[in-house]
Amino acid sequence: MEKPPVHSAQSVRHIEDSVRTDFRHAMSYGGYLDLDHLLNSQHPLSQPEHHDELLFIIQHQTSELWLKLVLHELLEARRLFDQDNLGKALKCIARVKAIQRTMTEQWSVLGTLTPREYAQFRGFLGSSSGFQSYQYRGVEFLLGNKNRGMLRVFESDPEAYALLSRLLEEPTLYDAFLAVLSRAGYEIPADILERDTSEPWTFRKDLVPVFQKIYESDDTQWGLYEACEDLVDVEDNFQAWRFRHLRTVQRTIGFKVGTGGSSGVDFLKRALDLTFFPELYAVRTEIGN
Ligand code: HEM
Ligand SMILES: N[C@@H](CC(=O)c1ccccc1NC=O)C(=O)O
Repeated sequence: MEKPPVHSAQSVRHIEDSVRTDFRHAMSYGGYLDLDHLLNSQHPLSQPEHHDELLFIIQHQTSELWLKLVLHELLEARRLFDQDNLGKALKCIARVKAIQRTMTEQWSVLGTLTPREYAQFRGFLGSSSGFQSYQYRGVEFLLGNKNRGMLRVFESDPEAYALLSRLLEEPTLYDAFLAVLSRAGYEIPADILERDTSEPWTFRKDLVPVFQKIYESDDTQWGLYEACEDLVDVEDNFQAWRFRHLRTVQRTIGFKVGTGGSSGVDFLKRALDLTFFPELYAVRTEIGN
């Protein structure tokens, strides 16, 4: 076949002769990514099908895919903390932070759904709700917002129940980090290191001086300081997502009760009072004193 001149101005790209086109016996893009499954997993329920339900489904499915990766990275970060491999753990956390930013920005896509459009297919969602996202709850557990009561929601889903029960019992990322500090010679009280990790974290005043030491020697303890700041970033990012969710919900359904049975906006507002690493915020009050 004749090749086009190198400096052609035409807007069709010549397909090189070497490009592979026969995938009967070779791995293809769609095969590797299992696109048959992925792209056939959107099942709008509205009758007649509402144009905007696909947006709603894809927004949730992409969020769940990102949450899968967040869990994967946070579990690896916790394992690396257990091995005192701070540098590699922070690399995982950097990835988590980037995903969180993407998830938060993604609200702008759903923001194009008008209240009227949503109302037109909301009834078809039945009692399903993001409240039942086990991966979201898993991330909350791993970061320290343990809540045994949440398990009940997953009683009819054995796999989700098993994952969440495990994450409820296991140490959080913060537990693992405090153990790193302890091994590095910082005075972490023994009852913290031996705490019942299925319980939610509660503020420990006696940890603040430990963090103050790290924050006031950020020139010599850069690695630990950076790790602390990364955890603060993760909490900030998480709260930013919660806030954008709340505001999207408010502008879409106002003060209607939620399909999951909660009061809606009011219930979501109370999640903004939750914190993962309270001592890392409290230490700020002490800086310079
Ligand atoms: C128009 C869009 C949305 C509306 C109106 C909405 C509404 C709500 C409401 C009212 C709740 C409270 C629980 C209930 O009673 O249902 C809730 C919880 C939740 N939603 Fe959404 N949501 C929307 C989009 C999303 C998206 C895209 C996600 C992404 C995965 C999501 C994830 C969650 C999660 C994780 C919770 C539990 C939050 C918590 O426990 O604090 N939502 N949502
Ligand atoms: N809770 C929402 C419904 C909702 O947003 C939703 C429904 C099914 C699957 C995921 C959802 N997303 C977040 O809650 C509502 O009350 O309108």
